Amino acid sequence: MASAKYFASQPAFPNDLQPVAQIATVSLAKLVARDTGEAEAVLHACRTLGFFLLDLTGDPVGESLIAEVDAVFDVVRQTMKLSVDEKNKFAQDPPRDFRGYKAQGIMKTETGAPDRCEFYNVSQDDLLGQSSAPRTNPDPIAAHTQLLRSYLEHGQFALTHILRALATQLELLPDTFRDLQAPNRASGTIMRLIRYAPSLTSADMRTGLLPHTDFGSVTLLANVLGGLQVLLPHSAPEDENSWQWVRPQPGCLIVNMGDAMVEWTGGVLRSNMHRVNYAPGDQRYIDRYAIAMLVRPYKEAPMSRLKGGRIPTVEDDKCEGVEIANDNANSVGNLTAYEWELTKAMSLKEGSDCARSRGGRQLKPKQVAVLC
Ligand SMILES: O=C(O)CCC(=O)C(=O)O
Ligand SMILES: [Fe+2]
Repeated sequence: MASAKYFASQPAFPNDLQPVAQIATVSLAKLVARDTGEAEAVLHACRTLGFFLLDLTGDPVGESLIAEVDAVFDVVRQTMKLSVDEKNKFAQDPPRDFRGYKAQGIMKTETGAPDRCEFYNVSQDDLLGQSSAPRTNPDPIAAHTQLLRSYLEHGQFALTHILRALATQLELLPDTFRDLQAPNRASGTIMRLIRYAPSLTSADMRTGLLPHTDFGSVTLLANVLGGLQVLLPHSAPEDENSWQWVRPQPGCLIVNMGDAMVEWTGGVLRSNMHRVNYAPGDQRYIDRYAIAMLVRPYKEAPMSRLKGGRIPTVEDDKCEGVEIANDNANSVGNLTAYEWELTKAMSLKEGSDCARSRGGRQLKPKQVAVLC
């Protein structure tokens, strides 16, 4: 997340806003030091809400990332200030190509109304120079390629430590999740630079980005203004009282699990529904910017459930009476990550694949065989 100085330059998140989500804070420095308690906290957060705050302070790479968040927010601002005609020259072309610009209003919200955000997707493969057909980007992005690459690499460093903590806690080989999303392999991983229109009148106070789960593996999100809301587990999205505001914190990223982590773990990890509402209090009168690093598996990665460790088996599903979509014999388990993402992305665009949070089931106890 951005620096404390950047936060101080923006209108404050209201202190009396309700309800605010209870979100665990995990320290990157402690994860790097392989602190077991911190690894347990990551697993707990990723099973219960599927969201946590990652405190970047006190770790040298984390500290660089904090400064880079401030700088990338400037790049987002410069990019979105370009004329509509200029931005549309770089329009994305889904499903052929998800890189590039999406204008405000193209996606639909839960009511069928047009969305209130514009964004620009920059691909990891392009930034790392490993695309066969790299995309041309508008000047503000092209001029800051080195900054964006560095941000991505530092984000991947943080992710490595999150993924290792999760794999170790689940008694899998430490690199299990890392290997499924190795940055040097072609993937749909993107940095999404987002601007939400201000809510100047009461007519503007509707959803900016529709309720959804992220269909990749993990998202690292930088916000300064509020507006992000998570759905309280075991609640219906139609119940407005179940949407809880996330309070961004200086020096912290917001991390959430995506659907791929649910598939691989047979429903142990949780991908929780979230949406972006208008920014609260006086924050609603200004542009809201966000940087979402949406990490996705490498293109040919299997979507089938992992075997071993504390990952429940199909027999466990039957024992527990749990219905899990991915039993490796059905359509999801047979897809590659890329095929799966294409289906998900198109239904998200139509506003039709945002039905529910997934995952968060009971964990097998550590190193104890479960008989039933
Ligand atoms: O803008 C935000 O705070 C959230 C963005 C988001 O959820 C996404 O891009 O998937
Ligand atoms: Fe999201």
